[in-house]
Amino acid sequence: MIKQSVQETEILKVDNLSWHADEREILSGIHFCLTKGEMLGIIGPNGAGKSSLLRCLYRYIKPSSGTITLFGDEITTLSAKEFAKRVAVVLQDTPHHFDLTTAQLVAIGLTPHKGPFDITTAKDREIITDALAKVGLTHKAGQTYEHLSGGEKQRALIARAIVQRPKLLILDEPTNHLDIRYQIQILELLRSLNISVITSIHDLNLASALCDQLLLLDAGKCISHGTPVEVLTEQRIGDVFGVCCKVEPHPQHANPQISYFYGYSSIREKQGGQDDCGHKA
Ligand SMILES: Nc1ncnc2c1ncn2[C@@H]1O[C@H](COP(=O)(O)OP(=O)(O)OP(=O)(O)O)[C@@H](O)[C@H]1O
Repeated sequence: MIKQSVQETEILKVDNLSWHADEREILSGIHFCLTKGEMLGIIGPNGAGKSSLLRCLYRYIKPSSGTITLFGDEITTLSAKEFAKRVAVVLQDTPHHFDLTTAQLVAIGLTPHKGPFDITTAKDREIITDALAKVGLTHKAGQTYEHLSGGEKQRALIARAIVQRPKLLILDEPTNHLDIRYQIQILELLRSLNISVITSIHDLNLASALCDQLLLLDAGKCISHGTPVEVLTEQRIGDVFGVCCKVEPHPQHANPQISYFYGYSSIREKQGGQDDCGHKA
């Protein structure tokens, strides 16, 4: 049972989270909160710790210290079924599902809501059909999941997560295999679900356009956390990613729009990242 008093305000609270592997500190001192319907983007360079942070959140790895509270409950205290009712996860690398059709794969999302002897009802089929339509895969419902393209598989996994009806959706690089139309469509769909979403994302412009909050990681530490306007400054992007860029308000939504400059990354490296790339002159 979800604690009512907490439900109205805070979905997730991460407090002083750290994780060590092979005696190396991969994540340290991470704090953040997420409220209902908010979308948090985890950004940062390769190896920054984005996937590791998500793995802690969906209980794949156990933090070395700190707490993760979901609707007021420490996540380790929840049964697998209760956790699955609250949290759905969409990962880049998923196990093979050789014999399943796309619709059967999506139907797996119903599992936390079913008893061992429950049968699939007309209402269940409606939920599955609706989720397939939302991700643009109605025409692939009967096709073998393994025969879908990379982007179609990704959308099928998102449909499975929608069917699971979670309170919190965690995604690791959901736009990786998608063409630009589906990148935008899927992120807009995630926003429209009115659930809290945490997603790692490499494309800073997409993150800026669609996330309420961004958490910028570098070497396992939170470098900045706040709105896209607060986090995505030229100086910070230059320092963390080692690139030169210009940040301007996007003509439609006014959040930061980043234009990258080419031929400066080696200059930054030689100068210890201290130059301003010369593009302002
Ligand atoms: N199980 C593990 N054992 C040891 N080191 C690990 C383990 N998992 C991750 N790491 C290390 O932790 C660091 C962060 O990895 P992680 O995959 O979280 O980064 P990331 O930000 O998601 O990177 P990318 O953008 O490249 O996907 C890397 O240096 C990685 O090698």
